[in-house]
Amino acid sequence: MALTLSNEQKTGQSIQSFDLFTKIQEHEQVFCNDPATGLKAIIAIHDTTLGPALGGTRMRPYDTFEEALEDALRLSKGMTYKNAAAGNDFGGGKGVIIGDPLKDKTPELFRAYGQFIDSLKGRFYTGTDMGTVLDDFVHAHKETNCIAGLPEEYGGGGETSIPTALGVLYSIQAVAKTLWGHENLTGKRFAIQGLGKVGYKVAEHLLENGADLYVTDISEEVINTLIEKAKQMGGNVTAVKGSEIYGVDADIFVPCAIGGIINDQTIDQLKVQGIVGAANNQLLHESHAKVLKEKGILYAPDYIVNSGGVIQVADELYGPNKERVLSKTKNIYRSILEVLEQSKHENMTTVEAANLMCEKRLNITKVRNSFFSPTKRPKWEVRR
Ligand SMILES: NC(=O)c1ccc[n+]([C@@H]2O[C@H](COP(=O)([O-])OP(=O)(O)OC[C@H]3O[C@@H](n4cnc5c(N)ncnc54)[C@H](O)[C@@H]3O)[C@@H](O)[C@H]2O)c1
Repeated sequence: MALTLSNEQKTGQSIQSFDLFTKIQEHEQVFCNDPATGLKAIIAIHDTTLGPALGGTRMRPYDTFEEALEDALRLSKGMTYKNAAAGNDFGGGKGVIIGDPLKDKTPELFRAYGQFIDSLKGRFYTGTDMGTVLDDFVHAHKETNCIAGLPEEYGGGGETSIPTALGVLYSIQAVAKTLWGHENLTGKRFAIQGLGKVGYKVAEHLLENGADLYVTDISEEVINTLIEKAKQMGGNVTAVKGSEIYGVDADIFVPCAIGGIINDQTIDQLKVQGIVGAANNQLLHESHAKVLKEKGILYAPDYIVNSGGVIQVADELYGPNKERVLSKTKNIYRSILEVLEQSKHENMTTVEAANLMCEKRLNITKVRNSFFSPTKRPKWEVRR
């Protein structure tokens, strides 16, 4: 395990206030840096059993170093599971830049970040996350090949919301098959929270499949656009105000906005039979998966449902090819079905079943790697 701390962090009070090495013991590598550009970044590499770590880089004005480290450790572990579930030959990692995305961004900062990534010699690949945009990584890409999810004009796969939305639809079909024995969504009622890049496309797919929608978003404009679209398609869309979406009398709740929305306050309001959406970290705590199971609500684990985006990003390794990405995204249907069956069969929550599926893949690879040389590592040199 390698750990590099800036001088400021070495002498800072914060680092002495908790046992740092206990905190990072599950991780292979955690780096910090503090060069002349003002860059303060942490790259957490959780597990590289399946291949180099792949995960986005988040930029936030964290209040403390501990908070930033906590985020990097938690999110990088999540990426190990997400990549494993997606069938990607990548491990889990996450980058965190401590700074205000509205004030602290400069091309030099992202070039320095690119050099920092390059110093890891292919152990970590990254792209956008909260607080970062594609253009930031165009700067970083000048210093390293280890950038994923670039715009199409730079050889990347472009907008990830297209495969992500399709993955949500396939997951909904898998949940429908489990609940009702068929995938026909005609006349079924869906409550969608968030009509952004992913949610709007999910709404379009559902309307094409004959479903009735209840929707909410902060933006009235996007709701009105969808209502107009539905009129042209002969579909039904009803607008719902804010948190009323939780209590809608629908068949499936589709969270596509923010995390933590399945919690003690909202669970009691839910009338749906299933929850399937794109939003990351939908459960406020993992224990809420148990509460949903007890209430008989089928929860499709978010990190599998929304893995279409990471499938596309990992696929860039082979050069952009939309058809190949869409064909890989179809596997999400099978993964969700497998997880739902395992959860029923073993009487465990769907989150436990999903984690087990991922750990099985990791263990199989670990055993294989102990006999043979590790899986051929992805190389993106072609893009230099
Ligand atoms: N874009 C992807 O490929 C991708 C991949 C994996 C996961 N996700 C996750 O899916 C979710 C949606 O992603 P996106 O790319 O569509 O984001 P987005 O920013 O384009 O859309 C989010 C939408 O939610 C709305 N919204 C925000 N807070 C809301 C609230 N409290 N109630 C109702 N609406 C609210 C916003 O107005 C916006 O229209 C996020 O949680 C994201 O992390 C996205």
